[in-house]
Amino acid sequence: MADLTELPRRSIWYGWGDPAHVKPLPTGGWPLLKFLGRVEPAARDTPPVALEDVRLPEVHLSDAARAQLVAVVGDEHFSTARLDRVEHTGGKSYPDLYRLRTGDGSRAPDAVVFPGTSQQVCDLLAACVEHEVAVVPFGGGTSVVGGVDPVRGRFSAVISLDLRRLDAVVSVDSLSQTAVVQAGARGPAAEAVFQRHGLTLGHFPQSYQQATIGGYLVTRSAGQASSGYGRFEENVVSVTMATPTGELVLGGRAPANQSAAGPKLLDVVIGSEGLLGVVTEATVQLARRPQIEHRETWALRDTATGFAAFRDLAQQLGHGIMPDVSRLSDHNETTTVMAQAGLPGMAGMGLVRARGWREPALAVFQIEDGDRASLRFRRKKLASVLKRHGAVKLTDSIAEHWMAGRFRGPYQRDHLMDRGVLVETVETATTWDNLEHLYESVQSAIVETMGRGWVQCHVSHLDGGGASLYYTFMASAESDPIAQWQRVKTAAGDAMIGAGGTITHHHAVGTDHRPWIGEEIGDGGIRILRAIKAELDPTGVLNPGKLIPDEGA
Ligand SMILES: Cc1cc2nc3c(=O)[nH]c(=O)nc-3n(C[C@H](O)[C@H](O)[C@H](O)COP(=O)(O)OP(=O)(O)OC[C@H]3O[C@@H](n4cnc5c(N)ncnc54)[C@H](O)[C@@H]3O)c2cc1C
Repeated sequence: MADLTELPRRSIWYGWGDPAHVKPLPTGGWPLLKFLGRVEPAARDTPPVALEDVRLPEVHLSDAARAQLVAVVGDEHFSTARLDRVEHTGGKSYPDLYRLRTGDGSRAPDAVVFPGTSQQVCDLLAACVEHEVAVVPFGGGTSVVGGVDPVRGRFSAVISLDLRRLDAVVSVDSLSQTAVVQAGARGPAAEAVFQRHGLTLGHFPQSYQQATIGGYLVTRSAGQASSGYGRFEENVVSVTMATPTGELVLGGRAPANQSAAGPKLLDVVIGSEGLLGVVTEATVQLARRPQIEHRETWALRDTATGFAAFRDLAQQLGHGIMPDVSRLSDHNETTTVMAQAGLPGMAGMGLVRARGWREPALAVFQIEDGDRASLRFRRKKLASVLKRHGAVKLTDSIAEHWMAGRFRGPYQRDHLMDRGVLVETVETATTWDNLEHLYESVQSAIVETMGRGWVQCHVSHLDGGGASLYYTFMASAESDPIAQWQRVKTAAGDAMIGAGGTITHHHAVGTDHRPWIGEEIGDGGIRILRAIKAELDPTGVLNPGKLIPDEGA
């Protein structure tokens, strides 16, 4: 069984997690990138500047505001220290990291505040309203859409409100299989408690080791095992949220989907990205922890055949039988995953090439179960659908290798950035009938705007209606990498919306996707969001510049 309780240190300010874990690309990685992707490392390494060399703006907090914030949390939990301000300057997107690595800390918050109770969060919000200070809730800081950017908006100062002290699993109810968890708990820490009760949350996004319960909830996160356990939001039973107009408690009298008492108000909080309030606590639905984890590797003739096979898996096997993790790589990502898997990957590639498949698509699965007979049944069902699409079974060690390294990807990005490579991900989703069209549209948009570079994609998070597409692209950084990034990001976003997809499947909206949100939810949707915001946060101190477009925009 995989160890899902490993809790590395909080991310270093210029990259991911513990920098001691950054590893170079495996043997053959660079030649492959250069040959296939035409991605050249920079002539010289491009390491991050020293912390002392990050340029920070002056602190603009008034003495009165500072005094009131300190009065709420105490001196030791209020900080204007360099490291704290730098660590809260942004999330973990490419531009966030590039700016800091090159010494640009101009977006840093004026101060960072670490509340220890829900009441303190309420009091901090009241103080910020009184002194006209913007507030940016900060969970694990893993946003890749500008969600934790300390945007001041119309306010002269901004604080980052870091929830790390609210990290307890308050209680576990083994009968209902639910737990009450504080919002700042990171995934592995909460999971360690659940596992002691023989339970699991089943929520394992790639950012799992850093992201928090509150962050998952307000960004509508999806974990790698979403086909089995559902998205995070499907397992939210109740939420406590501090708002500038008081505390709000929603849900909790019945399981997540078993109340018909009017509109589902919980959904207003889920996905609210810190614009309506600060989630301090949530009750989440857990599941019995499986005793068996079984992994399988298959290959399909090409990506389109893979799409059809995955559609049948979702529609014919359905929830409970379909593998809990189901991931289909397009032919470019197949090349990468096979290369990283070493000898078994090379052998697998040889086998499919021998069949004349020029652009095979790799499928990896994990089935989690508590019972051998049930596992056998599910494997048989999986094989029968895949075989109908002409799939060939490869050694399971390729899937094992992928699963073992699934939380290591962000470390590889740090290595690539050290070598002057622009690397970023974008994601979308659509219905099955539109999947191939969307796949090709976004792929072409990235390729055309990126120029020389590499783009790969996978399908995951499937259900009967459709699936998500997740692209990774890499290119040698140009002289202005942020402009280069913006060019590709804009083209990809336009292509997603133009081809009928959503602007985000699980990364949320933040600042980066805000230009497209109106096209996705329409004027009516924007009006509703503005009305709810006006009710809960009338002065607009919470997370300005995110999710909801400004009036008149
Ligand atoms: C390498 C990498 C891999 C990723 N993989 C995945 C993945 O597999 N699946 C996935 O869904 N996402 C993924 N993400 C995106 C990101 O991890 C998720 O959006 C995650 O849910 C954010 O959680 P967080 O605690 O880090 O939130 P933060 O980044 O701290 O905050 C995100 C947003 O939520 C707000 N916020 C945070 N906490 C609260 C709170 N308690 N109350 C109110 N507002 C709050 C912030 O203001 C911000 O707008 C990945 C990101 C990275 C960098």
